[in-house]
Amino acid sequence: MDHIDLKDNKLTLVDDAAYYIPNFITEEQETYIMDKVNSAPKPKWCQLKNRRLQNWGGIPHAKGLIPETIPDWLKGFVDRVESLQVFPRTNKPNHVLINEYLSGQGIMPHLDGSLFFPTISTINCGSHTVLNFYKPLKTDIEVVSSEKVYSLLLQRRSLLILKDKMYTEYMHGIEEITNDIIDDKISNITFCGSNIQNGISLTRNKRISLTIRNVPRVSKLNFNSLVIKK
Ligand SMILES: O=C(O)CCC(=O)C(=O)O
Ligand SMILES: [Fe+2]
Repeated sequence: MDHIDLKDNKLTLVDDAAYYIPNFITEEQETYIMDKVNSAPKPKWCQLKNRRLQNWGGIPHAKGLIPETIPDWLKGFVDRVESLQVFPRTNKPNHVLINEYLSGQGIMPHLDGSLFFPTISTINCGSHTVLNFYKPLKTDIEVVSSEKVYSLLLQRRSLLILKDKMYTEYMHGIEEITNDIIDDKISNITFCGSNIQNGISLTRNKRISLTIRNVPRVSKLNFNSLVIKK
């Protein structure tokens, strides 16, 4: 893909700020990513109740990230996202979380929180999904419930960028369903191409997402340079 002007990809129907770039990667790159993810060694996977994940670049902790080198096959995609300049120079992406969802799997509404710099970029592979945004209803003591306010259709090969209030204020989540009915509540529908029309139903397949972001707190310990002395 040639030069991307983010201004052209800013979503105007949601709060600040979200950017959606269809076909950010090619079909060949999508297959390449999925092959690499699928062939990762078994211990690289972390199995959760309703999805599997891989951490690349280290595991984020409150005390800091113990950095691990991001392998070249993945670093190329991190560099391409970095070149869009959505991350400040002081907070370049240094971590990739890979999530795998089978059809019908999802993720509960949540905030990504303070471990990360408040900008995330997600490359979508294998299947579309619908990412919902919820406005937390806060009382003085707790978050009581949340109301769905936006939905975005994330197509295969697209890139999504969320920052500012879309990161800090709105929770995001994916419903545990196998089909998505597209309606005019999808805030990025005008970016999705002429096949995506009001009323159609899209069946989910296995989806792999790459969430590329910055963990500001990095420990001086470098996992790759830890040497076990005999
Ligand atoms: O798969 C996605 O696009 C969302 C993943 C996510 O929200 C997370 O891992 O925190
Ligand atoms: Fe998240």
